[in-house]
Amino acid sequence: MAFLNKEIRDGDNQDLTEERRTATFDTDKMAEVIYGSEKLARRRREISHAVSRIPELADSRPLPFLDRFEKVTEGTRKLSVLDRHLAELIDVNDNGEALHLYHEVMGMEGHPLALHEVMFVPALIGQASDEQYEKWLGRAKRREIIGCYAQTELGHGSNLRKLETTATYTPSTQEFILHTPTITALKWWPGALGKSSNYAVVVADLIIKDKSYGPHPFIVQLRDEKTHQPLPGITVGDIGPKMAFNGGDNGYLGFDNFRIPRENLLNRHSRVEADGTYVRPPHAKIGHSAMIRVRSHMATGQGWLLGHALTIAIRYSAVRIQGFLEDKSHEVKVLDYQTQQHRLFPAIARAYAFIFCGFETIRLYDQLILDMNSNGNTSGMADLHALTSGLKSVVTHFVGQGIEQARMACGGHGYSMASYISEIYGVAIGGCTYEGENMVMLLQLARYLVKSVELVKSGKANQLGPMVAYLAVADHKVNLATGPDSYVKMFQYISKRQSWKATEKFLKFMENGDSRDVAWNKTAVELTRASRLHTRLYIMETFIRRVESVTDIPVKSALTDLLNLHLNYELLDVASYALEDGFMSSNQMDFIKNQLYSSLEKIRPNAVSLVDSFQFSDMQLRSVLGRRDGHVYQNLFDWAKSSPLNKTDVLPSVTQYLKPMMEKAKL
Ligand SMILES: CCCCCCCC/C=C\CCCCCCC/C=C/C(=O)SCCNC(=O)CCNC(=O)[C@H](O)C(C)(C)COP(=O)(O)OP(=O)(O)OC[C@H]1O[C@@H](n2cnc3c(N)ncnc32)[C@H](O)[C@@H]1OP(=O)(O)O
Ligand SMILES: Cc1cc2nc3c(=O)[nH]c(=O)nc-3n(C[C@H](O)[C@H](O)[C@H](O)COP(=O)(O)OP(=O)(O)OC[C@H]3O[C@@H](n4cnc5c(N)ncnc54)[C@H](O)[C@@H]3O)c2cc1C
Repeated sequence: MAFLNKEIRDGDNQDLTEERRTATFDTDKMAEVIYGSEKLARRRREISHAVSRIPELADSRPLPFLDRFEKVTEGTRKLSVLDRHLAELIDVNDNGEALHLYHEVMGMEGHPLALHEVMFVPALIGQASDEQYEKWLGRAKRREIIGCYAQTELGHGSNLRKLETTATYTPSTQEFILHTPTITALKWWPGALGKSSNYAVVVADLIIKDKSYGPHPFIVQLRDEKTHQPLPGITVGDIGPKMAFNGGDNGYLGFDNFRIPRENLLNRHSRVEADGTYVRPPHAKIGHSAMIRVRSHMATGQGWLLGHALTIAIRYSAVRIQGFLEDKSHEVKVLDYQTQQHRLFPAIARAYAFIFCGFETIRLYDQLILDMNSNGNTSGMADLHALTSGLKSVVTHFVGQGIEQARMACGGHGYSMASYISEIYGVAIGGCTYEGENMVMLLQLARYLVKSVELVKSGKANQLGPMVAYLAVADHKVNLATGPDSYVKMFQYISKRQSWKATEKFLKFMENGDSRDVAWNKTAVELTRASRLHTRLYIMETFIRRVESVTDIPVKSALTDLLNLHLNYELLDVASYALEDGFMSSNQMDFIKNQLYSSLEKIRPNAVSLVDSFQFSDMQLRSVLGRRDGHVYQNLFDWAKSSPLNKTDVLPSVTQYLKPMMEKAKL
């Protein structure tokens, strides 16, 4: 008999197989929706299969048992094996295939090429002139050189206007002199900078004839191409262990009057002529395109990270039997508890929603780069900046929460590194900080919202973009029984009210004599609330649009259940805003709660299949609890036995310290 869940195999844990038999949709078809195409979903499976047949690509030992030095070495080893097999495994021009292959083999703990692909090459694509393309891009793409993106400094990350590294132009030699004037000016944090990269895109304050022109990107050689030794005038190294990414070498970098030629300012959009004349870019923030790119990709990347943790937690919850419901002769799967479902199912809905939002922002980013590079059109930048600032903040925050709930849902075993959930958590919450600290980015979106409200107030609502048009719409009462649209209207009301209230408060402080900055700071918490609500509205609308567009009926039906859960969960979560002014009644609250509980019951039979549809291989998950076959206990025991501490029955530390202490106590 053919089952709709494609993960069923002979010999698997029976409880998990039982779950898979109840799937109401085809998991291969759901994967097509998750990955955006039948081809990519299929190619992912084929690539995972091909990788599993190359033993050298496997981790040589479970990663949690490796120390930092071993992790870096292991990552670099696998990278070099992968390099030999690249062309046979993937179409190297297909980003989706490449991304999957790297996630599969390299995992998420970092490696020497992590920033090369994610920021260095994209910075060249977005910022280099045609001549610079010719000179650098081919070499970078062939990986003759390895690069990173060095912007953040020891003293400044968020406030780019105060970066201290200087790039001073000297017309007599037509060079820039890069210099690190203080300890706080050291570049600090860039991924793959410490030990791996021999080139970097360095963001430094451009100075011409004693005048500062603000942060600009330069391509800089850091190490000798043959010996890999740092060049004279360069101080570079690793910043030490971190919460996660310990297979990566985030680094520090200092310059001692280090000279680079004039052509090394990435000059597609702005340039310095030989005599020192500065030619401005068409948009002041155009040099930030590499950051906008990563922010645009973060919602899908983070959605997949949440998907990892949920695959582990849901599969384990179907295998873990503990406690009773009605029948006191049989314990039940912990997945049958309403609290367990409430802990995990809304996060499944969010993971799907975030992935769908990410597809939209990636498309918008690609369009922006096309417009900028073909005709210098930067009109989409402000909107995309506002959107991705909010989205990266809201998504990373909820993903962190969702992963932590997944860990707790696995009880004691969730706390073991065998679950791998703590590693996923560490990686994901890095996203709350990198590419713009979340509060800072929420305040960026708030600027956009406040400006939009001000437009409405001054009678220029017709100038509002489609994403904020609701800020001008009249309020209306909503009957919640009428489907997704009514939830959107309710959310629009809440979001609009918060944006208006925060704006009015901000303006009032100014009317009362506060400067703009002080008034802004006094309103900042309310402003971030407005940004979160606006972003959650966007996520909700995108989720609805995506589900509406699905053509496979069983897949659409399963997604509709998830969507309904999402709508009710989200509205309940922000209900206090609607209760504040009596917009929502307590009867409506009860209605929403009941809808939510019935969504949990509807989703229950499909829970395992919804996470199976992410189609993460065991290699990719690296989790004993999340194994596809569900054989958790024997493998947990084997995993524990492989701990280096178990190599001998008596540890040297016991002989040396513990025993003498115990012996002394006996005297
Ligand atoms: C295939 C690709 C895969 C991608 C993978 C991603 C998946 C993730 C999952 C796992 C993989 C892990 C990979 C790890 C990678 C980590 C790499 C990390 C890299 C970094 O962190 S690089 C450093 C990032 N640094 C920052 O983000 C700094 C944050 N600060 C800023 O961006 C800015 O300083 C600012 C925006 C906070 C403020 O700028 P500024 O002071 O200059 O400006 P303001 O005065 O506040 O505003 C002025 C004006 O400008 C507008 N503005 C600002 N920025 C932009 C922009 N970028 N675009 C357009 N407009 C912008 C701002 O809105 C203001 O406008 P108004 O005056 O209000 O009109
Ligand atoms: C895993 C990881 C990888 C990274 N990779 C790179 C990389 O490849 N290249 C690179 O250049 N950098 C990288 N970074 C650095 C990262 O981009 C910065 O750490 C980040 O932008 C935050 O800046 P910060 O550290 O200066 O935080 P700070 O700005 O010092 O934040 C500290 C606190 O101050 C608050 N705050 C700051 N400014 C404001 C404000 N205006 N209003 C209200 N509150 C404010 C913040 O909300 C936060 O609570 C990485 C960081 C991490 C964690």
